[in-house]
Amino acid sequence: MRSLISEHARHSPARPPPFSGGETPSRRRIPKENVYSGTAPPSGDPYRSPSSAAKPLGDITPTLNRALPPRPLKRKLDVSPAVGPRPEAEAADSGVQVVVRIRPPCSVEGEEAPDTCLCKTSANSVAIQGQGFTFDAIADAASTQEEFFTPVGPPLVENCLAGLNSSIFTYGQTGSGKTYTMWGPLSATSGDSMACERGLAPLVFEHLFSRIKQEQQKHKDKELIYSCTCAFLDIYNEQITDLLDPMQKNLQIREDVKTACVYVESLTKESVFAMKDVAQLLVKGLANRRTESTSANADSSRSHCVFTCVIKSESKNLEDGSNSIRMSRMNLVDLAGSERQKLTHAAGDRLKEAGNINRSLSALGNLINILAEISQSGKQRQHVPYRNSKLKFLLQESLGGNAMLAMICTVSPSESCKSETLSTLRFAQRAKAVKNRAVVNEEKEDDVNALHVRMKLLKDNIVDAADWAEAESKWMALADELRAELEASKSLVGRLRSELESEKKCSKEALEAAMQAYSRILVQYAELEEKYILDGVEGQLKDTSEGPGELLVRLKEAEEATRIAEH
Ligand SMILES: Nc1ncnc2c1ncn2[C@@H]1O[C@H](COP(=O)(O)OP(=O)(O)OP(=O)(O)O)[C@@H](O)[C@H]1O
Repeated sequence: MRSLISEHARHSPARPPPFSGGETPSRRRIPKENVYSGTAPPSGDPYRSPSSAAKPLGDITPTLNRALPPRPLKRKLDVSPAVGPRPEAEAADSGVQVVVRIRPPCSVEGEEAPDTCLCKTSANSVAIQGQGFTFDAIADAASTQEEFFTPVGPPLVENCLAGLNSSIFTYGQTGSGKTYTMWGPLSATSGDSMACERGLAPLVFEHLFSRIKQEQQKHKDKELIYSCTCAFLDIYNEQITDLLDPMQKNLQIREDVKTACVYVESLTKESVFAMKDVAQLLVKGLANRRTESTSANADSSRSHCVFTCVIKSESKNLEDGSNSIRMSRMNLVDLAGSERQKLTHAAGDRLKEAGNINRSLSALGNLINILAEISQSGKQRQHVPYRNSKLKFLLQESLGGNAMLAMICTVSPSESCKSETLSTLRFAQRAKAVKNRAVVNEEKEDDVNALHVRMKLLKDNIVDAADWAEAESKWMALADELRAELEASKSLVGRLRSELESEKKCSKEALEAAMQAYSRILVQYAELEEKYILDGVEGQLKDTSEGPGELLVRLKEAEEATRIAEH
């Protein structure tokens, strides 16, 4: 039996890095390294997980705790390195791990003398109506919370510390034990009593803080810094409520366009440093979750509820003093239970709730079918429907994306729940076929520096572009002005040219007239010359009352007019 998310964890220890704010890495975040490999990391790796940390998921019954051999890696996934090639990066086998937990018979179903429909046939298989199902593990009705945690919780913690996003979902019919498995009774979480009944969540965080402490002690020289930030919400009738601040209702899911990270706007985020901080958040949030008494469960959860913890760590590289940052998101998702409305006799608000619950579970089932088909055929579908339900949209990273996923399917052994149990097992079977694409979310300082340099270049380009844009607009304005001036000049030139033309015409006519007059005068003058004998031309002509004197004056005038016209 392979551990839950565990091949990776067994070989890739917790590795801490710094926090840089808000959201977890998205599925499009560039993977720096994928820790899974069929071989162990080089010996002496200070981050190597203790071998005890991530045990294979074995038979959960107290008597048989056998480890099964690792599942073969069936398919390598595409991992493209962020900055520069990383030949050592290998894809993680991120198949969904499925564990079925059989709830003990309970009085609601009148099961004191249980008439069971379900039979555990081996550590990882069950049979119902002669039909067999095989999963990663089967926890029977005798398994305690601690026994259930041991194979499921530590691998989850190790993977988160190693920088892999990891999610656990509980799925099953109403009253089958999802809430019990995920949180346990509230009194157990608050530490009042029944510590042995604490569910996965408190046990996981107890383990997380103990592992963080261990790692920090073990790698003091690396100056490991961890930070954990939690949020808690529920989805009720397709509306998101902040369970840590229930006045915040109908919150919206947003997608960061740069990182493709999906987040809930205005959701309260609390830093946690120890188990007691988490316990407070769990108690507060669970008290705010909507529960109602139904015929199937006296304390039935009427909403899907999601507890998220972002774990970031920073460590120093002793050789070159550079830092590396790892970041992962842990989602603990307790789904509302499916119910047959005919059997539960739901009415009024309960009926509306049940309708919404069933609709969103059926949308989840359809998504799982599509993802299973993609994983099995290896063919990508053009459209995977994430946005038609809040649950799917919010948890898309966990469903077919960059996250390790474990699905805990709870079932009732009761004969009266046979058809729901069968339907849960079928869902579990399809979920088992889904492959996610988990990669370690890690950034090394070199990479960060390189990114800073790139960012600066881009910024400079943007500034240049902005300058250019400004200059361009100035140029455009200037060009417009010049164009207008040019137009004005053109029309002026046109006007002047036409004026010139007409003036020229006038001048030409005047010249011609003057020339004609001049020629005429010349002729007349020549005739006069012949008529009179001139002796001292000027005096003679002046003395003449009419004739040459007069003509001479006119001749001079004509000469002057000709000169002007020629110019
Ligand atoms: N493994 C278990 N051991 C002991 N008691 C259990 C176990 N599983 C469930 N129960 C009990 O069964 C009852 C129903 O369980 P629970 O509320 O967890 O069901 P659920 O699947 O969350 O239901 P719903 O979907 O209606 O919220 C509770 O009283 C719970 O304590």
